[in-house]
Amino acid sequence: MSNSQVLKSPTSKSQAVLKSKKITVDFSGFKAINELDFEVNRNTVHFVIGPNGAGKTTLLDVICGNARVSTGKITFNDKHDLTKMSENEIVDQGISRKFQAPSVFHHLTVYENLEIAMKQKKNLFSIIKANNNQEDERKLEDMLELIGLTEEKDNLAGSLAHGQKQWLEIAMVLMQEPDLVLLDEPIAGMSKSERKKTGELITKVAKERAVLIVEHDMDFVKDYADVVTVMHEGQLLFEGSMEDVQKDSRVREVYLGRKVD
Ligand SMILES: Nc1ncnc2c1ncn2[C@@H]1O[C@H](COP(=O)(O)OP(=O)(O)OP(=O)(O)O)[C@@H](O)[C@H]1O
Repeated sequence: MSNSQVLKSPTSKSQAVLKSKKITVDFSGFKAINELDFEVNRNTVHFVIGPNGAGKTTLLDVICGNARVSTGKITFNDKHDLTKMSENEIVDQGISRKFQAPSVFHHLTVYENLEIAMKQKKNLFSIIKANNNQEDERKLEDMLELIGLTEEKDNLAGSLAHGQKQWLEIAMVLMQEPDLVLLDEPIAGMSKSERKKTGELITKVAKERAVLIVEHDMDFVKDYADVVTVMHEGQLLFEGSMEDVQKDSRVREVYLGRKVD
């Protein structure tokens, strides 16, 4: 499909935080991503959907430096070419990823988990050294409030419910102050009420940064998406609002028709 055929969302006029140009990821001759042009705008909840094997996870992998493109370029904040940077350099530039399984420090409290994430942003030495200053304390308290875990702050992270662990990990990602947050199926294994809270959290997060989410749950995408990109066989099949995505006959044929009807 040519780019001119790709429908643009109403938010496409706002500034792009990430732009990929004709990226290809080649695994021994198999193109998991094939000449993909893709953009993510600021202050946007942007979902990537598509059938199994479409290349969604690989897309997140190349953005965070976990996989390499064979051709193409990914520009971040209009200046950095991510394809030439290490994973750590990419985090330093402002891209943080939360993987599907929560990986919080179970033997530390909720508060201590956030402290570690905050201090990693500053430098590793300060993890063991300095006390928090007032501004740090405020940041930590604000973050606890954002994720609804103020009352659990002195509890061990290992004692939290599954959804709470996921919110804590999202908060740890946010303590890095990224411009772009990458999430892999953030509501997997969550109850209905946890899903709702997660959607509301993501909406709040996107007020200050871009959030790019790989997701299979179409109800969740419908409720919280600003923009939806549909991938198929490593390429962009369609992009737009969820309403437009659902109407598109090609999307229904390769994906949605089988998922929801
Ligand atoms: N390291 C690798 N080596 C070889 N092939 C790979 C590798 N990683 C992914 N692939 C293949 O690339 C294709 C895209 O995989 P990817 O995981 O990105 O798809 P996906 O859209 O995330 O799928 P799912 O929804 O099932 O997670 C798949 O066919 C997969 O088998």
